Amino acid sequence: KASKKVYFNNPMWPGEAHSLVVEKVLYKGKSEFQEVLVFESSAYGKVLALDGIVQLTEKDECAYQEMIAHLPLCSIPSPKTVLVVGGGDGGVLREISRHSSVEKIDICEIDKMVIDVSKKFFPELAVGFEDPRVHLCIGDAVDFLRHAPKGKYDAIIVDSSDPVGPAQELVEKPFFETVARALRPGGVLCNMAESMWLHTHLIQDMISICRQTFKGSVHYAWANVPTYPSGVIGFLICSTEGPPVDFVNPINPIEKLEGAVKHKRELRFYNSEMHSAAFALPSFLKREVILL
Ligand SMILES: NCCCCCc1nc2ccccc2[nH]1
Repeated sequence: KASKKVYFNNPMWPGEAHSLVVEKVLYKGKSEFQEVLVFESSAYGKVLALDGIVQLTEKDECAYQEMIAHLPLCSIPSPKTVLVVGGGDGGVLREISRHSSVEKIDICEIDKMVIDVSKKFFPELAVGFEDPRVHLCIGDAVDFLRHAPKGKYDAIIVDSSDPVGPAQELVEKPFFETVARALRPGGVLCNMAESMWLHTHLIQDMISICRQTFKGSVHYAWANVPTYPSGVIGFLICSTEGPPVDFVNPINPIEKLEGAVKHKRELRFYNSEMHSAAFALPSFLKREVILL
C-alpha cells in the first residue's frame, strides 16, 4: 500500500524537520482559527495536528496528558474545582477524572472543530467529555477568565497549542493576571511551556511574568514526548500564596494517584517517581533560565 513520508517544518523549530509516515489522511479541515489535520501514521497511531504542528498521537499522548494534569493536581491537597483552558481533545479531562476529590471541571476551548474531530477520531481522549463533572464552554479563555469569579478554582490547567495563532494571548501578562485572580489562595496553575532545547527565551519570558504574578512558587518541569520536535515538552507550575495548610508541594506529590480509585484506563506514564523526577533540570537550563 502506498504510504508517504510527511515532513513537519515550522518556525517553532527552525533548521530541523520532523517526519512521520502517513498511511492515510482521515480528516483535513480549516476552522475559524486553524487548520485541523488527522491522519493514520505507521509508527504512532492516529495523529492530530493543528496548523501543521503535532498536538498528540495515540501512542505518546499519555506522557503529555498525564503529566500536565497530575503535576498540579497531585501538588495540592484534595483539589475540588478545576479549570482547563484549551484541551479540546478531551485528554486532560480524562486524566482529571481520576481524582475523586474533584467536584467540578470547567473547560474553555475556543475551537469547536477540535472537539468534534476528537470525538470522531480519538474516542480514547474524547471520553473525558463524558464525565458528569465536566462543564464545557466554547469560547475565548481570555474573556472567560476576565469574567471568572475571584478565587474560584483550586487548579487551572492551560493545555494550549503554541503561542503562534489562537493561543498567542495565553503567554501574555494580562492573561496570567486573570489566572492568578481566578485561583484560590494556595491554588495552582500548570501550563504547557515549550521545549527547553528550543525555546529558552520564551520560557524565560514566561517565568519572569509568572514570578511577578504568582506570589507562591514557580517551578519548571518537563516530560519526554517523542513526537514533539526535540522530544521534550515543558510545564510551568505556579502557585498563588496560600495558608501554610495548603502549602503547594510540586516536587513531592502530596497524593499518590497510582493506588487511587478504579479507572477504566491505567496510567501509562505518570507515577510519583516520574512526578518528582520531572522537576530535575539539566545544567544548561538552570544557567540559562533564572529562578529554576
Ligand atoms: N496542546 C498540546 C501541546 C502542544 C505542543 C505542541 C508543540 N510541541 C513542540 C515541541 C517543540 C517545539 C514546538 C512544539 N509545539
